[in-house]
Amino acid sequence: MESRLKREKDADGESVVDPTSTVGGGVEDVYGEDRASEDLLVTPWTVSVASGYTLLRDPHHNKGLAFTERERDSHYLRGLLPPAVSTQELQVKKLMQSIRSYDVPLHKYVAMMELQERNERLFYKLLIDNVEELLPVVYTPTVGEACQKYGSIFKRPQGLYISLKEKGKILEVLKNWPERSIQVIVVTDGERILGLGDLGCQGMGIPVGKLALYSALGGVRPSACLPVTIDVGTNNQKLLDDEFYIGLRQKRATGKEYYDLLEEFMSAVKQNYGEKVLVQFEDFANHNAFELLAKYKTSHLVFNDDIQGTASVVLAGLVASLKLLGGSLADHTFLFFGAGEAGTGIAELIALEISTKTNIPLEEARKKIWLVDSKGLIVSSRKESLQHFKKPWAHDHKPLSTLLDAVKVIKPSVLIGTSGVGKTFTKDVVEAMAAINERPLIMALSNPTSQAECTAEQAYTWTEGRAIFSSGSPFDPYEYNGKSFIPGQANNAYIFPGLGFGLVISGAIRVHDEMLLAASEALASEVTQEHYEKGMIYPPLANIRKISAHIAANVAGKAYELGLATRLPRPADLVKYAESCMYTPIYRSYI
Ligand SMILES: O=C([O-])CC(=O)C(=O)O
Ligand SMILES: [Mg+2]
Repeated sequence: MESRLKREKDADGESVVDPTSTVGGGVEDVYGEDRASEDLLVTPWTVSVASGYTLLRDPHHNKGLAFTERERDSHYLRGLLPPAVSTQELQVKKLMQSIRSYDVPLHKYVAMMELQERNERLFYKLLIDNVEELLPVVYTPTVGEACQKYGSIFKRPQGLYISLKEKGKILEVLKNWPERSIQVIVVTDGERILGLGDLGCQGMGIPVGKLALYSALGGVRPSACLPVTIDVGTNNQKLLDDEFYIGLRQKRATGKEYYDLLEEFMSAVKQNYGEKVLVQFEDFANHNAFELLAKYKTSHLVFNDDIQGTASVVLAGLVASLKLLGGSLADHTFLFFGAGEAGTGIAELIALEISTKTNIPLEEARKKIWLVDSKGLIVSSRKESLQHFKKPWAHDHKPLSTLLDAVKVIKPSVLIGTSGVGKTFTKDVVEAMAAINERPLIMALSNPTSQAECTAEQAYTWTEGRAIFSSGSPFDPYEYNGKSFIPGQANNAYIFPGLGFGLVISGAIRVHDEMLLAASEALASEVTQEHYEKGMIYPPLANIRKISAHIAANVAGKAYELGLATRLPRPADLVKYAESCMYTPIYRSYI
């Protein structure tokens, strides 16, 4: 048996091998090349690969039928596999055929999750090579349904569960996770999963899905990703009454009890992984999301995807749309339906961009932006009863109680839905937009598809094909009057993988708003003339890895400029550097 294995590109970091697993052979060393980020470059590294039966059951190293004859000999695999030897490409072809044979999206999702647990590299190869087809399977909209049914579809838990039971022991719990070198954590408390509300502990599907995208779209090594769900209970009575519910069976803890647990988690994370680990807050309810971000953004490397990631992707679409609409951002009027994390986050980033580009004071720039919440247009006469994050948007105006009234009176050129409530861009509303604007820009951002404010078909037909339409969840191209319209997917999936990767490769220690602007700019610059001609304001997702490398480079560049990067010296060509650091799922040779 050979004990030294070939040096490889795209090394995958340490892997913990069960020392008792001696079935069919021993444990071997694999040597790898330079690893992605600075902290991983410090020491030469080795990975251990088990042999025989254990190797086939290790998802990080299993290759299934793609083990070569020589590998089968040297790794005690003879007889454990059928005789045929496959290539990774043939495996991809076979699995895509099998996934396409399922009619029910959730069955496709389960097939993908089972593949991830069986053969990680094949899972990522499939996802990367078929990103437009498989994103709706592992991500919105299907991941929403998967979370709703999480308890019954999972045989093996994924990610790390930290509940109130672990209070006082969170550091120990982190040490139970098999990987030690973590670069990105996505954490939720499950209280606002997409637009589906409180799904408690079953929200775990979201951090798992987001991190799969970190590796497939952004290039962060899978073993450096940690999905976390904080379980402080749920206020979803249906779940509490369900005998199979997998989470804590109690109402949500709030106030000090909640914030103490989050504080313990955040300090344990820093203590265990250092200050360069990125924590992405995901799908927290409004009442905690803003406060957690404000509390930790000055002491930890954190961002909130729903506030900041969504803002960055929408801003990119708006900047790109100016090529179709003309004028500058400051020439437009923006109306939001929904004044939570996404609505106010996007609004603030638009105002910041206008103010940065034109020297208009931020306060003035905000006046171009109006928000409607469940009580109607947010106006200054309502100021006292407003939550703090809505206050900057309370302009002087008479109260208007409906969205339709607001559209007719405010006359926006851009209408953005971030309410989490489906079907709220009614025919009247969309027609009112079309009456005011030659090319109304309509974004129906709420997820999953069931919560979209309107469909692509509605946006195009109700505006007689004049709308520029984007949505949070994907819609198919739509044919209207013999013309094909391609809706954009204004989803933070365009941004967070590249943003996070840029932070990781520069060794950034804080997230700054200017990095979000840099990410937006990079994304908007990927929209070409050819896309504009098709009415597109986002580039195709098929090119997302190249796009992510550009976003990462722009974000890293900003981190260096702001003195927030610790990976020194700064690489001369950041795009090349980002590309060279990206995880690729090509099989490694074990000979
Ligand atoms: O997960 C998505 O598709 C986008 C997102 O962050 C949300 O809707 O909360
Ligand atoms: Mg989210």
